[in-house]
Amino acid sequence: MTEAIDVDLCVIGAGAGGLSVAAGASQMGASVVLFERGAMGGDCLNVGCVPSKALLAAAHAAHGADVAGRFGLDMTVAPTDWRRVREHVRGVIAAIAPVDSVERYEGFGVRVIPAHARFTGPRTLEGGGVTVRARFVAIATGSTPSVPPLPGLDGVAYLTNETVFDLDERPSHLLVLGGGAIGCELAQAHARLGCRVTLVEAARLLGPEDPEAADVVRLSLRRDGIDVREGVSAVSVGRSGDGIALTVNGADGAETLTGSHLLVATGRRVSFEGLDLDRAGIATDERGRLVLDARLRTSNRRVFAVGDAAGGPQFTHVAGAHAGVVIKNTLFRWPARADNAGVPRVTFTAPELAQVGPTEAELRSAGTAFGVLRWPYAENDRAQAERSVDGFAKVLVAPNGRILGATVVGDAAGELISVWALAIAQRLKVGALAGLVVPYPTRAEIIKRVASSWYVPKLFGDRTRALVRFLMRFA
Ligand SMILES: Cc1cc2nc3c(=O)[nH]c(=O)nc-3n(C[C@H](O)[C@H](O)[C@H](O)COP(=O)(O)OP(=O)(O)OC[C@H]3O[C@@H](n4cnc5c(N)ncnc54)[C@H](O)[C@@H]3O)c2cc1C
Ligand SMILES: NC(=O)c1ccc[n+]([C@@H]2O[C@H](COP(=O)([O-])OP(=O)(O)OC[C@H]3O[C@@H](n4cnc5c(N)ncnc54)[C@H](O)[C@@H]3O)[C@@H](O)[C@H]2O)c1
Repeated sequence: MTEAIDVDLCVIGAGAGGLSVAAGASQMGASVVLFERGAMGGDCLNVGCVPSKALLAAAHAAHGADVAGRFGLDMTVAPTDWRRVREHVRGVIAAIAPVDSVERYEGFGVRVIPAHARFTGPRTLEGGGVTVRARFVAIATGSTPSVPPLPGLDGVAYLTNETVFDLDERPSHLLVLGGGAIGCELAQAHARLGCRVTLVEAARLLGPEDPEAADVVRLSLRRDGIDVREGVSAVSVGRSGDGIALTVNGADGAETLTGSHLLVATGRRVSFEGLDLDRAGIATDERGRLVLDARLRTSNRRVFAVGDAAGGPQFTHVAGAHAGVVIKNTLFRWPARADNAGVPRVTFTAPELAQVGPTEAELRSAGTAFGVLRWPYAENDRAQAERSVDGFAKVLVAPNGRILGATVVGDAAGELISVWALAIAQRLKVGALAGLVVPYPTRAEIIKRVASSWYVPKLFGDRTRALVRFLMRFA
């Protein structure tokens, strides 16, 4: 016999989005049921952000030995013991997992049901032998790798982010299909850990990013020995001995690349298969995405969507922000709206590439009036001391001084970008950042220096010089 329960909120999916909704709502007094058919923590913890950043940390440590000569040191790293690196990655996941665990959520009073959920009516769901009637529902079912329909692909054991972190052995030659965030991060991680890597990108590396910033990342990937092929499309896949043959087509014609492994990193898609959305009267568009309003409500006003399932930017911090919108709308009847305008993003290559607000190209194509402020890492003393001077900050400023957007590429760009995110969210003008006193020597000085450059033409111009000369007469 199925158990039937009534709750305030039913959450489908225990990834970054679903967990944030469940944790917030339950601690604020709502009764919450959380369905998860796989691992608690979803993609970010298990097969996404966390393992990729852990692998990159190992890769950057190995790279440290490669560049030790810059510091007058000689260091060598023994060939990578892949299983030990894999254990490191698993160890990082295990260290974070308790935060996302069933036990912790049960501690909040959440009923966690380890099963696939599906709608049976506008406000009812079932899964794991439990029927749930909920006042509100949050769909937080995430996304999965979007694998292109390449002839021959199904005949080979290709990798995605769901399998690449589980390899027993170091790939001798990794072919990476796709030069977005996943492709670039994982290409560099593997290259720095001693794999030969070829990266194939149909368009341009990190396409939506500022091209000048992407150039800095491209150069770094090439310095790491990655064979970066852009403007090259995959045509078919086949076997080649023990390995994989990837046939590509570009300006120079067709070519077959062979490698030991193939990682497919060509984007992610949302799918609501098996959720029976029609039973709840939830509409999707022609591409199968949920039709949502600004409050993240589906066409069934009691059902919301958060995170990747919402069909917008795919980031853990966006999923977290969505959770806040849903909690306000459901628990407090506060018509909060999701706003992606000031959401920062970071690609965690070395150097990191971070963006908040529109890029220079986006502002130009929108016809917005703006000026560009720049500051190179090479003029930052900390970057010089650490011999890591590749990169720059570029800040886009309205004629009245308001900060519209910022691009940073370089070490710790992901840390620096939050200051500009705050500036944009609070509609600050450059003066607010130019006036900051920041500790020396830190990369944060770049924030102050680039903002101060707004005033340079005025401050060090003829009028100021004339004024100072005049005032000095009376001093
Ligand atoms: C390799 C990689 C690296 C990434 N790195 C970063 C990064 O550095 N920074 C960043 O911000 N973002 C990163 N992302 C993106 C980030 O992982 C996602 O945006 C984030 O995980 C989305 O969270 P979510 O809760 O929407 O979905 P998910 O984490 O995918 O969680 C959805 C959950 O729902 C469950 N589910 C689905 N359907 C049902 C059902 N019917 N019943 C029950 N359960 C169901 C799934 O099992 C899953 O656990 C990365 C992604 C990848 C793939
Ligand atoms: N640091 C981070 O925050 C981070 C890291 C990884 C992933 N993510 C999230 O995950 C999402 C998915 O990442 P992704 O890198 O898979 O997707 P993506 O959409 O960013 O990049 C996919 C790339 O693959 C290329 N491509 C598609 N089909 C191809 C083909 N047949 N041949 C060659 N190239 C092809 C595209 O031109 C594109 O550049 C990202 O949008 C991002 O939101 C975030």
